[in-house]
Amino acid sequence: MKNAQINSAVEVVLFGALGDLSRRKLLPALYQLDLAGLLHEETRIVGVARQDQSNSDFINFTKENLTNFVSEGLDEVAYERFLSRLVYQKLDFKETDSYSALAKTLANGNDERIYYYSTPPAIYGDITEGLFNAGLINDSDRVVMEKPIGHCLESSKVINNMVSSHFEENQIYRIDHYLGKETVLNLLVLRFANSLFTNNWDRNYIDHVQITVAESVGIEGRWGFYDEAGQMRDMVQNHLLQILSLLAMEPPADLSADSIRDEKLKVIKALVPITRQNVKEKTVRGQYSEGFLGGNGVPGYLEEEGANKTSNTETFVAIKAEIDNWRWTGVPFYLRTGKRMPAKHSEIVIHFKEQPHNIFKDSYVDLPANKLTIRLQPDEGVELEVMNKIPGIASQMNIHENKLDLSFSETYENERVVDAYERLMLEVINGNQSLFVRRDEVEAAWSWADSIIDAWQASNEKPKAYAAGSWGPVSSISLIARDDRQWVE
Ligand SMILES: NC(=O)C1=CN([C@@H]2O[C@H](COP(=O)(O)OP(=O)(O)OC[C@H]3O[C@@H](n4cnc5c(N)ncnc54)[C@H](OP(=O)(O)O)[C@@H]3O)[C@@H](O)[C@H]2O)C=CC1
Ligand SMILES: O=C1O[C@H](COP(=O)(O)O)[C@@H](O)[C@H](O)[C@H]1O
Repeated sequence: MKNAQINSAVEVVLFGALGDLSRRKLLPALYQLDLAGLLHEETRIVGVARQDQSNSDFINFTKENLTNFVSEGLDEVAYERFLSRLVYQKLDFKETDSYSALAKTLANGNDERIYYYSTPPAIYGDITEGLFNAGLINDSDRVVMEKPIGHCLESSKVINNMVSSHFEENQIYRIDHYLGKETVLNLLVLRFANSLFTNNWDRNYIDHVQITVAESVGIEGRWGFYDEAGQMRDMVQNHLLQILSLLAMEPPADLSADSIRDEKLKVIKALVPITRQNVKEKTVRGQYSEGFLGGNGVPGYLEEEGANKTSNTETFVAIKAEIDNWRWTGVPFYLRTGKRMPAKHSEIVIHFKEQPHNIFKDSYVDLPANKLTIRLQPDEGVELEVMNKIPGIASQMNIHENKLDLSFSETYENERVVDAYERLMLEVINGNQSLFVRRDEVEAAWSWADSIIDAWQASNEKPKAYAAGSWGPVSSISLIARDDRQWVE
């Protein structure tokens, strides 16, 4: 971030400015860019939502949320500068003929606009129509769409068609904030800047891969959204498949948006479909019941605020995914993600194959295979488990398992870990689509996810219960144990 240019002046138009994502992530991310000197002095932030309020109400709302969500504390000069950029516009997004008030507000600002849709995806089409009707879409404008785009392949096509009827693909930024995380980006560096890994990254050297994205939070008051979606649509269809595709893709020709996206797409397309016939063997869905986290009792999913007591929505998913191509045939990728797990803890573990022969049997009967752990969050870092000789005079070779540990906080102690939304917002301002998801990727991911959801629905089975604060249903242990393997805890 240090060497980035100061960008041209833009209008950042936040639809859904008073919502959860905006207050927790988007406004703080924009403040951080301002603090880093990365917003042009004339850039404005126009918050749009349906509540009737004034500019100063929006400024007060922003003040409160920056205070709560900028953990390092606020810099007085940057804070004042940031607040002075804020403008509020009331609008019901569904009234597609009433965008003239917004047009008036934007007429006083910058010509280049970034429209950020931080609303339920079902209204992305209405917003696009409203902007078009008011003559608010120009070639230099960009649109950012939050995930999940749609509820299934068909609904994602409808949304994408509506947005694409007025924006070209090179103006559309489909955000998946995991692609902006420092450690997810580091996958590219780890894989393609280190011959040690580049040359050992396939079925000949790797036994299996585990990807865990665990959250200790529940649904945080988002019942309405979450119960419709579930963990499959909320996390697997997007974040986990994006991580998987970066991990498994062929080397892209360069770092350009389409080189990377072409390779990711091939991986998603090569995922072996999970069907009604094998869904039980290859997936587990769970739902948390009451339990304990950090010593405190927490309610079960069906007791959450606003809950429908009979919901069968899953809050946990485990999948044995397989990629049918030359590089990965025979290498399972075990995915696991859930709410109300013991800790926020996301990591990728690459299990290399065992040595074919052990010459150290006298001191170590079963030589463990090397393991590369990429800690995504928190405590970001990379760790390689290797065997090492214990120093000593004894004639017998004493060896043990040890770790090469590259912890980000220790190695880069003076560098701040930039939040994903800061990076992605800057990329949108800079017009770089590399870290955004192309339409064909979204659709390929839906195809794969839909077939699992369809198989779950056909089986009519309830999700398996797991106590809040545990690692998920017992059957998720069996899923991997059937292959004689176990989850890394
Ligand atoms: N929250 C999160 O952590 C994450 C969210 N996302 C995605 O971001 C998007 C926004 O999520 P989130 O912020 O949680 O949702 P919220 O429901 O908290 O916010 C949505 C905002 O849109 C407004 N809105 C909805 N419909 C209309 C309308 N017809 N006219 C005017 N305003 C309207 C809401 O206003 P009102 O309050 O009046 O209803 C609210 O301000 C979603 O697509 C979600 O999937 C993605 C990753 C993480
Ligand atoms: O997209 C989403 O992500 C968050 C988890 O994001 P993280 O950056 O905190 O790992 C998740 O809680 C939310 O349900 C989902 O919509």
